[in-house]
Amino acid sequence: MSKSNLLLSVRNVSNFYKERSKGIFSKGGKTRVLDDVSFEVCKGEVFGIVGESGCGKSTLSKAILNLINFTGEITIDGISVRDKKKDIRKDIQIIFQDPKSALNPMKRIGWIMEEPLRVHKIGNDNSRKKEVIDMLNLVGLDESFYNRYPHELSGGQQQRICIGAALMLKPKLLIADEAISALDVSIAAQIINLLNDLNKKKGISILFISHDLNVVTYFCDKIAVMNNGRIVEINDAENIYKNPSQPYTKELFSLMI
Ligand SMILES: Nc1ncnc2c1ncn2[C@@H]1O[C@H](COP(=O)(O)OP(=O)(O)OP(=O)(O)O)[C@@H](O)[C@H]1O
Repeated sequence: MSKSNLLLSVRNVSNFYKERSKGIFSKGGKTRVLDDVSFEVCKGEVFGIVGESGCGKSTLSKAILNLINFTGEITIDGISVRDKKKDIRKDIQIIFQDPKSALNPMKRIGWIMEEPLRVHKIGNDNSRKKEVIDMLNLVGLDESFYNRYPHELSGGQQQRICIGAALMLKPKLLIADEAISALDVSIAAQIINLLNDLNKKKGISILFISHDLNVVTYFCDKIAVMNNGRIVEINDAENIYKNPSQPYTKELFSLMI
């Protein structure tokens, strides 16, 4: 991969958490959650991370957002995520499994989506409103949603709002952490189509984290398979589907049928 095409680089990343001590005379040990994880995501790519519950997927996304301590190095567009001088927090945005709990129930949708712009002092009241309405259209909702409250929306509409709010600051990378797991199958398919459109038409790079190998092989260009905090296999979606090289990947595929 040429340097100019490289967006996210994760190199030799490990993370530990301290076990609770079992008594006043015993020290708690350390448990490894991420074990020497390395991979790269290109600009414009949809990169999937797949693995069973507890394998370390969410811990990995927290490390990329620099929310936890880790060893190794993570860069976005060549800049370390630990670099406090560069305003890189807005370059990586995340959407989660449960859109409802991500939206402030006391605020209207317009207020919620304008918030990132206000925090970063971008534009004025009028320009912010216009940007939000454009974003509502981009995520497949109309202007009428601007004045609604989150509880007045369906789960799928709430997830569209979360995606729109995450994109307000034009991030370089969108992390979707189990973003469709809580949705009905048909609504989940609509959200995948929306993410696919955003990637194909707007070039938004996506790190798609899921336990569902079926969805990941359908949607992603490249896939990393995780097991027990390690990446056991990385390949193009098509190759991994047709010819998984690791026993663990084969096992995951066999569970899909
Ligand atoms: N600070 C912590 N204290 C105790 N256990 C932790 C801590 N951080 C992570 N773990 C453990 O590390 C493992 C990985 O957690 P993580 O949330 O990254 O998994 P995951 O693959 O995202 O799972 P899921 O899909 O169920 O969310 C789990 O077994 C979790 O209980």
